[in-house]
Amino acid sequence: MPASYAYLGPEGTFTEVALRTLPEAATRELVPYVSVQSALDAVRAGEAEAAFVPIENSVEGGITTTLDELVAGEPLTIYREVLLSITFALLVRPGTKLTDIKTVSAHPAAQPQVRNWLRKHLPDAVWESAASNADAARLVQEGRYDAAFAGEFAAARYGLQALETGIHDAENAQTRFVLVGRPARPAAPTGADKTSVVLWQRDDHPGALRDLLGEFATRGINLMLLQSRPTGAGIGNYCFCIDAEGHVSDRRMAEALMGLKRICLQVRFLGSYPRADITPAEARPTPPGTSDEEFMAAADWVTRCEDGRF
Ligand SMILES: O=C(O)C(=O)Cc1ccccc1
Repeated sequence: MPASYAYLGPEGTFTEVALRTLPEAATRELVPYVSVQSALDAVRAGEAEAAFVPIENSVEGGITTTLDELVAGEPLTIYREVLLSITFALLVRPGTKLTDIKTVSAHPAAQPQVRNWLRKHLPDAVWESAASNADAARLVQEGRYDAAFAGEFAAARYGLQALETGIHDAENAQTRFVLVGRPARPAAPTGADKTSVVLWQRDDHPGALRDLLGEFATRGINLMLLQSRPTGAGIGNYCFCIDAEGHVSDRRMAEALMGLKRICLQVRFLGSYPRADITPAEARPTPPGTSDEEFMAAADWVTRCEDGRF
């Protein structure tokens, strides 16, 4: 198994900064790829042990390229997640003034995070999407665009200057990144875990989504992300990406997944992994009636009923 992690590059992305916070990254070769797709394909092809990519931000929600890759194609599993607070710097070639800027570039997920700043300071600048924020910085260095929104740390790497720093429309904007690998046994539960799944409903009927969500609700499972993605089969056809609190080895989660498996057309398990937002000590208490012990005692009781020992 190659000891390398692929990540959304080039060097100097927020993705790289987030990846370096994982202790296991210190023992791996970190290899930049030009896109989320190519980083994930490197894992599928066996070129990399895992890939590290952005998946969600607190301003705009899911990063659709990543979600769509996990929804379709050869199955992959989320091993870990990292949260990173994001503020942008406006990077320019040395000497550029604000009034010189006609084109600005960044990853599409950056745009909703700097929209108001742009409207106020550069209302006439043309937005050009780049494969990542660091790629935008590289394109500014090459002279293709006048300015890039990227991490301030990317300036030195690309010979640029930060004309402005601390740019963010929303306070405390965070981006969530995931380490994704080939399907493998999930890490043991920590007491503060998350389970990600994709659900395809069997048929269209009133309350279809409520039926899916009910499998979690009746077992006391809190949801952390619900994002619909088009299946590609026409207007109105969606699958649902869901993050739920808990681990597949928790009885209530296992039972919820069994319920979904029975009523859905398809369920794709994307992994159970430790939550980055809280520690196990901060995890919400298990709602009454949904602990492993209570599920097991109930199963025991049914067995005794079947045996006539109630
Ligand atoms: O990692 C990067 O630099 C990216 O381009 C992805 C991204 C986009 C917006 C905010 C954080 C990360």
